[in-house]
Amino acid sequence: MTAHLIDGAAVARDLKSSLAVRRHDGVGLATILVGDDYGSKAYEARLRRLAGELGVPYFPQVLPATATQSELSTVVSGLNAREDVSGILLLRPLPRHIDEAALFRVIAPEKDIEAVHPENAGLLALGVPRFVPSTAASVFQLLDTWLDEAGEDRADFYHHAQIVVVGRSNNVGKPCVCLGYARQAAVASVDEWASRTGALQRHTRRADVLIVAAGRAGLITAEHVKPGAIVLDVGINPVTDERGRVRMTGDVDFSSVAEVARAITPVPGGVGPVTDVWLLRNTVLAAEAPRLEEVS
Ligand SMILES: Nc1nc(=O)c2c([nH]1)NC[C@@H]1CN(c3ccc(C(=O)N[C@@H](CCC(=O)O)C(=O)O)cc3)C=[N+]21
Repeated sequence: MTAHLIDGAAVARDLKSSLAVRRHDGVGLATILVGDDYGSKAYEARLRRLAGELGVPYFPQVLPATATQSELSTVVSGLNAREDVSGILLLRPLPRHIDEAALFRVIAPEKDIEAVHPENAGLLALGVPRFVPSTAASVFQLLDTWLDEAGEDRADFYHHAQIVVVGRSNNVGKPCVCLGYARQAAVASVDEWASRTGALQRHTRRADVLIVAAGRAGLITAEHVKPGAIVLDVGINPVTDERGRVRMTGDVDFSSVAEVARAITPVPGGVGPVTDVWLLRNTVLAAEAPRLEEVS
């Protein structure tokens, strides 16, 4: 392997210690898990553990997959009204009969720590985010930190960089595009569909920074990567090994890409650990920030 390994656990540790000193009244995280999606349960368990570690009150709501739209709305409204909850996270995917977008609009914007409410998504797109969604924030935190360590001038690097984001989800791909723009980089976004038309490689080979959030294990191999690129792997795909055990693997074929990239994040231990801490950070910020109605 020739690429530098970007250590998410180390960045997560630093971020965690900066949070440990910032406890406030009214900080509390509520998660809503509907049904039993594997990834959602895994993420929920991580957040529960981290909240415990940081002393952040944690209020998990668990509902069956048969829960109705109005039942879920009632749960969200109840959390909106609670003084001891500063952040609300609605775990996805939701069951098919639920109108996700309608539910996002029920979350009080000042508690919407993943910026899924249109008001917060809009603020992010305008370059004035209230909350930066944690996965995209984590990607750029790793990138910024690594550039510092590599002795690059951040501004100079971004002004010359072509960033390519694979995957255009509302929760990861699109926010990554916004954060790239915020750094005045050239940003391109390509849908995972391009892999079926054969066009994926043409786009990804132009990237100085390749951010992969497509949700397909091993989608990106060495041929997709320009030598010397920095590769950030957001994928977490559960795969079952020969012994029947489930482990997580990324969207990037690590061993081949590590031979051509300048730096690369592993899965596990890359973007994931920083994402968790960033969500808790947003939960703390939500309790610190004045409510919009108090400002205006
Ligand atoms: N509204 C919402 N936001 C999310 O961010 C969200 C969600 N819903 N639903 C579920 C998915 C899944 N997800 C995970 C993140 C990290 C690990 C994780 O375990 N990461 C470790 C892997 C450790 C291992 O191998 O088990 C790491 O990257 O190092 C798992 C799952 C967030 N999600």
